[in-house]
Amino acid sequence: MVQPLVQDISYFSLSTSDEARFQQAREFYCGFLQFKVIKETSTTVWLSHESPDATSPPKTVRIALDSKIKQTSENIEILMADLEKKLHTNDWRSLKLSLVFKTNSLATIYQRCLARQKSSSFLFQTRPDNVAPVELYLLDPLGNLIGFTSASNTFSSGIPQLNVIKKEASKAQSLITPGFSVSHKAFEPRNIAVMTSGGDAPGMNANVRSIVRTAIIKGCRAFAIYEGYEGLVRGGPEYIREMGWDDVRGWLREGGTNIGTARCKEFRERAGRLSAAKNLIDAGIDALIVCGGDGSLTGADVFRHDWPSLVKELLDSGRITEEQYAKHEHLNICGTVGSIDNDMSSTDATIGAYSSLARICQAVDYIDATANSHARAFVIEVMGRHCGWLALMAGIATSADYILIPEKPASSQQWQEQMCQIVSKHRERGKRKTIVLVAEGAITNDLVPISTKDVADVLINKLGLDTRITTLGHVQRGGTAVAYDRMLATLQGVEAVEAVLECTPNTPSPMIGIEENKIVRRSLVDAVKLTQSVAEAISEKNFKKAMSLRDTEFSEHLNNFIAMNSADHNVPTLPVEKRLNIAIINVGAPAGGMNSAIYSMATYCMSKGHTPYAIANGFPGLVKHGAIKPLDWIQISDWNSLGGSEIGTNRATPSETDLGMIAFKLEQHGIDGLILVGGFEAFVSLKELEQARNSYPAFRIPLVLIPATISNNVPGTEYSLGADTCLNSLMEYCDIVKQSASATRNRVFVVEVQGGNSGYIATYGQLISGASLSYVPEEGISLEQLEADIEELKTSFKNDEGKMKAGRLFLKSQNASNVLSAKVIADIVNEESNGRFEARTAIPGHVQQGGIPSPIDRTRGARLACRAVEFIEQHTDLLKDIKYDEDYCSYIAKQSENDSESIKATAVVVGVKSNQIVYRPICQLYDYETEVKKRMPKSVHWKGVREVADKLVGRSHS
Ligand SMILES: Nc1ncnc2c1ncn2[C@@H]1O[C@H](COP(=O)(O)OP(=O)(O)OP(=O)(O)O)[C@@H](O)[C@H]1O
Ligand SMILES: O=P(O)(O)OC[C@H]1O[C@](O)(CO)[C@@H](O)[C@@H]1O
Ligand SMILES: [Mg+2]
Repeated sequence: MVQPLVQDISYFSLSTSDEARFQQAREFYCGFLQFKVIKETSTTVWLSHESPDATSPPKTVRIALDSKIKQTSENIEILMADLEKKLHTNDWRSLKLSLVFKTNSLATIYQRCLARQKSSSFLFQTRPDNVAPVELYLLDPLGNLIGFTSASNTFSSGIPQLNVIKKEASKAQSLITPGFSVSHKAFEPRNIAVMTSGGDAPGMNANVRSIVRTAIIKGCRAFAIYEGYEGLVRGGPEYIREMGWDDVRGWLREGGTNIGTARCKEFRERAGRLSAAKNLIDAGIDALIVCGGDGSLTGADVFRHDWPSLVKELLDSGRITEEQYAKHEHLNICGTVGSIDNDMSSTDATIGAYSSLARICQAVDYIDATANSHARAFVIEVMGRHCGWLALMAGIATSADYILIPEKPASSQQWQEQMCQIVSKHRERGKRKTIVLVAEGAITNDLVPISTKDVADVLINKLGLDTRITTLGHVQRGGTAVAYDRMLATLQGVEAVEAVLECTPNTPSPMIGIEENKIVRRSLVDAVKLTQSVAEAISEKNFKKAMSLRDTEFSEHLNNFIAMNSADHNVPTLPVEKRLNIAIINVGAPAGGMNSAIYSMATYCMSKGHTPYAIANGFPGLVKHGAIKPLDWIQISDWNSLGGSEIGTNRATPSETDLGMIAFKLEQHGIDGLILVGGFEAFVSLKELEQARNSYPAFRIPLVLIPATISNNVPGTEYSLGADTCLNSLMEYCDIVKQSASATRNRVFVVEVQGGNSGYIATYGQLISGASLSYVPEEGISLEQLEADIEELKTSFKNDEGKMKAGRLFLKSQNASNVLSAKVIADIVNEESNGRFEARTAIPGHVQQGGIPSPIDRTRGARLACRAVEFIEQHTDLLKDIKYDEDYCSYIAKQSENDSESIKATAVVVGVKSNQIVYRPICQLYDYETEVKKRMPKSVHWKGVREVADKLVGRSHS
């Protein structure tokens, strides 16, 4: 037995037989104190402790390695001084201890100790003044007691038997944190591997980062398989590597995939998959997460299907042992969908698709300028393989003149005629430029590919246009991921790890997807089948079926595009008696996507035969200047790519302006429906207009609010236009600031974030920039938390020793605290740092409103605007039945309680809720779901994201 450093210290040891268990342990108890691994990097493990019970805590605890280890190990260090200081200066109840082991994992500490001591024990020492009898427990990541050993010492002797463990465990249970259970279930170790496969996609790195860190947080070991299936087929330590916390530091903002990807022929063959299975088993991997496109996930599904026969073959040929066979009989596999093509069924978006869309829109916006200057036509080829999603969404976002996609093929003659007709009409109306987007998979209805040259030839020969071809190529796949992809990749990574941990041999393999705004688990087998059936339907020329198999959002976008594209020159689709006068107004601060909503509303109206009116400069504009007039097609034709509000916006609500005058103006122009686009002021305006229906019949028209505010605080929706543009601006700003902080080393920036009383932007800003924390109005800033955060900052800078290129960011919502401004926080940090590091402030201010709106805001603006028009069409007649008396509100409330389908509410917020587009009555929202004074919904959907954002940067709460 190794002699303890100090003679009067009690000590405990683990025997070698416990090594496997110890490797999995992420929590341990010493004298009934609970320590948790809160963060792990390749060089450091952070353990934290909170006193579980104020009545029986030991007063002090000291954990040390023995002198031999201390002297010989250059990497092992325990911050004893820090620990002691805290123990003596803090109240137990709020005490949080941090022990820092400078090594890459607990398991490594253990192994090193064994190697150095040439002994079979690992020593923890505690001071004898602990009041509780000192024992050491190891718990697995799920909280099960998996091991306990002690060598002879003052309090116990011999290796305790299981019954002792059980006894101590139940004793421990009564003392430890409520809700933390100690059971005796068999522990199932998890070594989780992640790989990226197929074409790289922006956001893959964020996905890997999230998977690696979540696995570590959950107490698992994380591995990366380099070079996709190629690495799996080749195997060995070169391709299958354990990943630590710091190995994925800074990956959020990096494009491509840092663990490599490949298109691997061998994996398509059984022999390749057999090697892959052997390599996985040899590396001890028991769960595999594949981030890739439809091909990669098809491969994953084939692998899952073949697995039982593969392992059997390996066993029969003696390539694996019985023990390995028993352990790896089932393959635990999960897919996260990473591909720019967005061609996988069962998910609305694949990781990378929106980044690629952003690249495409940016390129088309640039080309617009030169096309306009020369009055030229441009034929632009975009990627997407056999899927037209990128071309379609880019078509909507840039208001392209024509698109060719595989899902809606026509005969060669039809598409040529249709394109020429539309393009020449656009030219007749005064448009100087022509943009045609061609999906690389575009085909005729005879499955003959349509090339950009074919298209250009038609424009030149039939219309005589000066035409150029641009193939965007791999530019579309490069660069950093947009905010949405970072968010999607991160949240899906967390979900994937949770899914594999919850999987049993009988659970179908999951694929992680997103529906509208909700991360969902779907069956991998079904998703693959559905995806394959799209390709089959296309090859059978059954295009209707192919379209029906794409998600519903796809066909909705396509129908909208077709309608908007034929605006103002095709014969309107509605009979004269059904045509309406529909007005649109911006209320509140500008937000990205407002102009797209107007463009889309107007063109959609025109295609139907309605007359779209714009009210300029909000309600005051209407009242003071009578600023309401029909929208003109050529005037709005390039509004999609413009930020701000082209028609002008104003914060004043109707009651602050002049209700009577507003009613008069609407009546004067015979307005049949009004669309408000804006944030909380627009929400209040909607309520005021509805309430005023009793007095003013002019407001007895359908009223729809499209939420648009960077704060994303409109009740009734999880998403407001402008929030995505804002997040992207903030993200770019944070990336730059973080880069500066990293280069300077030892620097933290306190970034002040907008958002009113909503912490949405700050929270998602933290998630996508990897900021150390975010302070939000919903939580405020307690001095205790600030102190804890500064302590963590000190520790992390100390451990970095200037080596890591880690810039630190604190994000502070402007309204999180009036007293603790960004400047004050920075000053406190500077004061506390004792010159070891420094803090600066960075205030992006109105830059956060963004310049050019993001494609998400443009396309969502389009979708919500079309939905708003449809709502007005469907509800004009309903208004006749409604009695405008005082009970109107309870009438609506009753209606919606009883039967949401037949709600007769005609003043609504159109928004995204969970996984669908919903129309929520203002009356109900305002009265029951809003904290009006705070200008906030009573509950927010993104609370859970705060925890994820904190966890993934290793932040703990005081
Ligand atoms: N049917 C299959 N059986 C086994 N492996 C497959 C199968 N289909 C694809 N794979 C594997 O997945 C890899 C990637 O597939 P693919 O090249 O189609 O890219 P992807 O994952 O669809 O991504 P992207 O389309 O975004 O480039 C292939 O190179 C192959 O190794
Ligand atoms: O980069 P590669 O191997 O040439 O593949 C290009 C293909 O990959 C993708 O970028 C992603 O699947 C497709 O859009 C494109 O057809
Ligand atoms: Mg693919």
